Amino acid sequence: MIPSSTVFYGAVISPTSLTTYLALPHALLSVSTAGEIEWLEHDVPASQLQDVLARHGILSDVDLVEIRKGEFLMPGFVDTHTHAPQVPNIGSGQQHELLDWLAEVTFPMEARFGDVEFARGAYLPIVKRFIDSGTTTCCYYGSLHLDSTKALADIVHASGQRAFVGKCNMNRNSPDYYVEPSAQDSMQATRDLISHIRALPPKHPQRSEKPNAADALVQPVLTPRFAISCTPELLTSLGELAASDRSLAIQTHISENESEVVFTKSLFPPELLRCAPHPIHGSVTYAGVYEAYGLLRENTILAHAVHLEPKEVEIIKRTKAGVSHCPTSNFNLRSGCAKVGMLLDHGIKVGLGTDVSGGFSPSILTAVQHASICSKVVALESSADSSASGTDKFASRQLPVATLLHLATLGGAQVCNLEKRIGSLEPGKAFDALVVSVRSDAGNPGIWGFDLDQDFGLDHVEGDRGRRKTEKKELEAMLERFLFCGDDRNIRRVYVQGRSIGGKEFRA
Ligand SMILES: O=c1[nH]c(=O)c2nc[nH]c2[nH]1
Ligand SMILES: [Zn+2]
Repeated sequence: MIPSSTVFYGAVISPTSLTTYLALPHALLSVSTAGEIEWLEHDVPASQLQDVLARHGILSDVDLVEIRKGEFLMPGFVDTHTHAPQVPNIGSGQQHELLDWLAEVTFPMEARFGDVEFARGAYLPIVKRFIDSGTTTCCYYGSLHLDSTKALADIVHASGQRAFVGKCNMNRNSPDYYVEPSAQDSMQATRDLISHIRALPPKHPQRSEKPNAADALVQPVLTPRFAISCTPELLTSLGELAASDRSLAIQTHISENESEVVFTKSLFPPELLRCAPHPIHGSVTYAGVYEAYGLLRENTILAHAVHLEPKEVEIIKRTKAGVSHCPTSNFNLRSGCAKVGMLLDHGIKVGLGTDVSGGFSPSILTAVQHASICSKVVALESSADSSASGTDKFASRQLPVATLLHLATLGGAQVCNLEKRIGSLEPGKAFDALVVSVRSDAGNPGIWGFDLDQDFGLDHVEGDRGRRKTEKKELEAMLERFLFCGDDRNIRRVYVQGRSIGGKEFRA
């Protein structure tokens, strides 16, 4: 735990909207012992440091952490969708599309997590790997096994990461060796996991005497694997459980692959959905299936959303569910390019997901890079489409750096319904942050090391104004380089709720 108020002095980057972010070369940021951001001063010259500290009542006893030149603080990454028991499969089976890949590659590996000792041994380095990649909040799918998923939750809790942990609900269309025997068994195990996770002790001083569910670092999440793997009876029970507790988050997959969409519609025909708990009349959509069972709301995370119909976009918008954009996986399993810009134009919350091992990297940095490329593919396709209107803000354009930063941090926080707690470095939020270094001593050759004055053509701008402008440009360039060429070597420290939990310099 950090001692009484820790104050960070140096460069800070923090998203403020989908198109803007703060780039502050000389910021001063204070973090309380409870791990909350107390205040943020935007521009403090070194000569005024002591005066500003004194104004905040800090006269001597302060732990001042200097963020050196070539480094910056930024909010931690939010991975809104990944599969912990698929990490051992990273990089295998890329020849398949979704449904074959599940059967041939994924279910056999997940089934091995039925052995709790195997799961414990595997999950420890897996969780560490996500943390060292800069992920401060992670939405984990476990396997279908109760005890192994409890072990995952315990390991995440012990590591200090903020997370949602769920066990898969799957009682049909799965192999005999990897399927739950009944809807009742699936629900019993789900309730057991929720109780287990909610009984985990708090890891830090509580903000109030009456902490709410969102204050817990590790939260349970209902995890119907996807509609195909759940019977109507199981979806009905999950919807009832969700209705009885609105704080329970929900995560699932939607419209990832064309064959998956066709299969889903065949399993949920109109006559079935007319009798569902929330009856749907008219034509069936994938999103309509989840809505019919009461599974779409402000804390629902929908992974992929590649092949959405216009009607589904309206359903997602109306229900305030969020979308986890998983571009690495969408490319790798040949699923397609999600129309992220179009979703943003509709005001839908979007974050990023690594979706390991459909995605072959546990790092949100890779997802950022592929989100950029995906948006360029969509932009290329829409410029070839003469019917495109061109009046949109995002839909037919490549995503700028500010938007990519937003998706990786604040957008992810919105998707998790945690935007009041995390996602940006603002007073009142938890200090979930990264110390990023693009210095040459970070050991990632080529990420930095050019002459800034020449590169930005600002050497002619004189005086204080010129210096400030240069420093801001330099910081913005550092961010872009980190997002596109950075990796774990550039992540010196990872903080969650003010506690250092990982990064290159971390020693347990
Ligand atoms: O990318 C995916 N990974 C999975 O494990 C999965 N299960 C259902 N649908 C899925 N999509
Ligand atoms: Zn997935």
